[in-house]
Formats: sequence, structure tokens, C-alpha cells
Amino acid sequence: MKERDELRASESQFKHSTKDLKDSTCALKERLISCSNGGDIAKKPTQSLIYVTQLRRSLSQQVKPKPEPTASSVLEKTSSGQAKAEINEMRSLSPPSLSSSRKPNEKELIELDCVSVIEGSAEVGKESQDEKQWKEMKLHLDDLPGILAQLSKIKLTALVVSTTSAGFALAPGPFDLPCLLLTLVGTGLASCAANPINQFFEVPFDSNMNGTKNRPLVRGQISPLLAVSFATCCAVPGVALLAWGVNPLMGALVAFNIFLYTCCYTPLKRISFANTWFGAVVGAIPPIRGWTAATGSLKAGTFLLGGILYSWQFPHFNALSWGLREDYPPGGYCMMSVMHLALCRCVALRHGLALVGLSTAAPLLDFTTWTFPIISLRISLYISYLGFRFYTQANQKSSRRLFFCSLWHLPLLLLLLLTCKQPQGVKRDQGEPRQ
Ligand code: HEM
Ligand SMILES: CC(C)=CCC/C(C)=C/CC/C(C)=C/COP(=O)(O)OP(=O)(O)O
Repeated sequence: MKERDELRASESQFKHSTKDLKDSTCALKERLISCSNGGDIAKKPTQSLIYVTQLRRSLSQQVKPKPEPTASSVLEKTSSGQAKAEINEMRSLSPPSLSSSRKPNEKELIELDCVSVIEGSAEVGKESQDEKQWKEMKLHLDDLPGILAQLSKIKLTALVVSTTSAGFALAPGPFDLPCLLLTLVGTGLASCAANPINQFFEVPFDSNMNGTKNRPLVRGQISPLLAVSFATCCAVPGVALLAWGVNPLMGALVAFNIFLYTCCYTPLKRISFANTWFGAVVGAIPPIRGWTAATGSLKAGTFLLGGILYSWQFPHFNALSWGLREDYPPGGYCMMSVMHLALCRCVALRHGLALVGLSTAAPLLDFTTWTFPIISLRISLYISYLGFRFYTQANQKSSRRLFFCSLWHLPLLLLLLLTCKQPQGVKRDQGEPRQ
């Protein structure tokens, strides 16, 4: 008799838990269907990282508490190659599909249910009540400018436009304001086109990095379709403005710049640490474009200016990436600071010294007066000294000092170039041929 009662009690308990499981499955199914109907669903970022996981071809966002990596564990990983294994594991993920209206078929729904319910039930005890709920996030029009600014990496875009204007101002010849304005607007539009495409490709990886997990596409604040449409609406007028408003060489250079950043540098970030060399070319082209806008041709001075920007980016980024080396393996990024730390330090020093050489070459190419290398030698030797400190002893202090030095070194160097620019008028008066 007693056994039968116990049996009945456990049977009703089992029925209850099955019912709970069914309820959570239905709730999940509703969520998924509304999500696949293109609804802008976003998970409010919780303190745990949001994984964008690929479940049998359909991407969905789930919150899974992730153990924060500690420096020692990452260093161990780096030494034992586990970091590389983590990078390989992340490589297989593909970017989100454009059409968010694709409906996962019934089989995927059921499979997803199984996976999610298992994880859900396993972790349900750990998450607080509000973390379990999906936060419906509609795209509000007044949020759009901020979202598009983040999508365009507006600060970096402004800096790239400023180096373009430096290239224009340093070029020989008369000052043409309409040409300058067209060049700057075209360059800004090109950067506003390239950065959203870069972020579209990097959603599954950025979601695993502390520095990028709150980006609009990762948080679902804007749909991939809208982001790529925005990029297209910037790219077409940007390239057209430069090609027909300035000169065809400009149009070709900016189209190449966008291609190099989105189709070469971006995918290469997850394939080889050589990506930084590609990124340095991407960042060196804008001032070359500014010079080309003013002169319509590529001269020695153009490549000197491009060379200065190219070399400057290594101490800038290698120092920064040393501090981010814990973040890169979960995102699947192959950076020198993770894969070849010695090379990372050596390259930063090498290109710091290259800046000394390039500054000295400026008057030799008739680009500036000899005042430039005499004055700029100090700041270029200083960044080289910090590069040497980073090379001999890479730690948080030396890497941060080198990175922050790079942030004032570039604008100061460009300012010195401008003030010590070779006075073209004087040369022309002496019957020198116009450059
Ligand atoms: C290889 C090329 C480059 C790479 C890989 C790179 C990467 C980065 C990264 C990851 C950051 C940190 C961003 C953040 O944490 O929000 C950063 C910051 C910065 N970058 Fe670069 N960058 C490159 C080229 C450039 C160029 C060409 C410029 C200027 C024209 C530039 C100027 C800056 C500035 C000023 C900051 C600090 C911005 C801030 O503190 O919010 N970088 N860079
Ligand atoms: C005009 C034009 C086409 C510009 C291209 C974009 C641009 C401003 C490039 C600057 C150099 C660069 C590689 C930045 C890092 O990008 P990242 O994607 O590694 O930065 P992240 O780590 O923040 O994602």
C-alpha cells in the first residue's frame, strides 16, 4: 500500500516536471519564431558574455555564463597552444545571414529546443529571474544616429578623415577648398561603409570579446540587413563622389581601401597574424588619397607620407594588442600578441625606428625643410625608446606607455610636417618645374 502511494506521488511529480519542460519549450519556440520573423530581438547584455552560437545553420543568441579568463590561464593556454585551439574552434563560425526573415524549419526548432531546453534546465537554477527573459528591443528612431555612429566607428572614421586632410594639405600646389571638401566627405562615407561590413562579418567573434561584445549588431540593436543597407548607401555615393567629383584615381583608391579592409584584412584577422600588415596598409591609404586628390598623381612624397602612417600603426597596435591578448583567443583572432609575442615586440620597435628614418628622408625628397627632421627627431626617438622598453620588457606599463605615446605622436608629427612643408611657391619662383 505504502509503495503504491510513493509510486503515485513520484508519478505526479514526474507529470509536473514534464509539464514545466513543455511550457518552457513552447515559450522558447514562440521566441524563436518571433525572432525568425525579423523581429529586432536583443538580449540586454548581462554580466555574463553573450554567445552568438551556430545551432545547425541558424544563429541565435543565448546567454551562457562564461568563466572570465585569468592572465595565468591565458598565458598557459598561449604556451601550450590551447589559445590556438580556441582560435581554431571559433574559426568555423560564419557571419549571420542577411535575411533575418528566414524561418528555421520544424526539425531545427525541435533540435534547438532540445539543446536549449537541456542548457536552460541545467542552468535555470543559476540565472536570476530577469536574466532568463528575452528583452524585446524595438529599434527606436531616436536611437538610430547613435547606433549608426557606433556601426561606423565614428571616432576612427574622424581620425582617418583627418589623416586624409593632412595628406591633402601636405601636397604641393594651390589650395582647392571644394576639392578638399569632396575628398573628406567621400572618405568619411567610405569609412562609414567599410566599418559596418567589418562588424557584420565579425558578429560571432566580437560577441566573445569584452571590447566588442556591446557592438550594435552583436546586441541585436540593428538587423544585419539594415546594417549592410546602410553600408551600401554610404559606399556608392562615397566612391562616386571621389571618382567623378575629384579624379578617377581617387575613386579607384577608395574602392580598393574598402575592399582591402572588408575582404582581406577582416577575414585575415582569424587566419593569420599577418593581418596587421594588411591593416597598416588600410590605415596608410587615406593620407595617400588626400595627396592624390590635391595633385591627381602619386609622387615620392605621397609614399613617404603613407610610409609614416604605415610604420606608425605597428607601435600603436602592437602595444594595444599586448593588453588585449587575453581577449583575442575567445574571439578567434590570430594576433601577433597571442601567436608570436616576440615578433610583436620586435616589430613595434622596428617600425618605431623606421619613423626616425622616414622623418630624415623627408627633406631628402624635397618634401620638407631640414627643420622637420631636426625637430621631429626628438619625438620619433622617444617613441622608439618606448618601443625598446616594450621590446626588452613587455608588460602592462611599457605597452600602455607606448600605446598612449602613439596617440599624440601621430598628430604632432603631421603638424610638424605641415609647418615644415617645403614652400612650393619659392621653388616655382626660382624657375623650378611644378611638381
Ligand atoms: C593596423 C591598423 C590599426 C589597428 C589594428 C587599430 C586598432 C585599434 C584598436 C583595437 C583600438 C582600441 C579601440 C577601442 O578599444 O575602442 C584603437 C584605438 C585607437 N586607434 Fe587604432 N588601429 C589602427 C590604425 C589606426 C589609425 C590609422 C589611426 C588614426 C588615424 C588610429 C587611431 C586610434 C586612436 C586615436 C585610438 C584611441 C581611440 C580611443 O581611445 O577610443 N588607429 N586602434
Ligand atoms: C576609408 C576606409 C575604407 C577606412 C577603413 C576603416 C579604417 C578606418 C581602418 C583603420 C585601420 C584599421 C585596420 C583599424 C582596425 O580595424 P579593426 O576592425 O581591427 O578594429 P576592431 O578591433 O575595433 O574591430
